[in-house]
Amino acid sequence: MLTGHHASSSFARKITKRLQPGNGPIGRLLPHRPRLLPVSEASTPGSVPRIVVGAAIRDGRAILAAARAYPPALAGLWEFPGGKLEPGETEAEALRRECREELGVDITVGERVTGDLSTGDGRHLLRVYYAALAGGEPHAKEHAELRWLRPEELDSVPWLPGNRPAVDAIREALGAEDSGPRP
Ligand SMILES: Nc1nc2c([nH]c(=O)n2[C@H]2C[C@H](O)[C@@H](COP(=O)(O)OP(=O)(O)OP(=O)(O)O)O2)c(=O)[nH]1
Repeated sequence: MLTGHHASSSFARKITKRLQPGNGPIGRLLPHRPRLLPVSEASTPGSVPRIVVGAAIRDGRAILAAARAYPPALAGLWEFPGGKLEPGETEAEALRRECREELGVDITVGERVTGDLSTGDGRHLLRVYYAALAGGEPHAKEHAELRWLRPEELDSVPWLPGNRPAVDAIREALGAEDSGPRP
C-alpha cells in the first residue's frame, strides 16, 4: 500500500511530467525548451554580426567612392569610407573616426541611405549614411584611389557586392533631384 509520501511524490512526478513541454494538455501549450548548445556553437561575440558603417559623402550631386587596397580578395573593389564599430561607439562616432583615419577629413553624418544590408561575406551588417565634408580635403590614406561619382557615373566602378542596394538608392535619390522641370 502506498504511504502518503509515496502517493504525493508519484502525483508530483505525474504532474511534473504532464507539465513538460509537448506532454499532456497543459504541456502541449508550453513552448519547447530551447536546445542547449554546446559551447562551441553557442553565441559568442565573434558569431554576432558586427556592424560596419559606410559614409556616402556628398558634394552637390557627387558621392565619394573609395577603392579598397586590401585584403587581396577585396582589393580593387569600391566602397564607402568607413569600417567596423568599436565597442561603446555610436555609428556616427565610428563614421567620423574612420573618415579621419582613412581620408583625413571631418564629416557631419546625415540620414541613413537604406535599411540594414549584409556585407558580401554575410558576416557583417552594413549601414550606409549620407555625410558631408566639415573640414579638410579627402586623401586616400588607406585606399588605392578615391573618386567623386555623379549619379550617372555610379556604375562606372565595381562596388563591393553588399553595397549594391545602397548604390541603387543613391542613384535614384540624386538622379531624382536632377529630374525636376527644366526651363
Ligand atoms: N568600410 C566599408 N566596408 C564595407 C563596405 N561594404 C562592405 O561590404 N564592407 C565590408 C568589407 C569588410 O569585410 C567589412 C569592413 O571592413 P573594414 O576593413 O573596412 O573595417 P575596419 O576599417 O574596421 O578594419 P579592421 O580594423 O577590421 O581591419 O565590411 C563599405 O561600403 N565600406
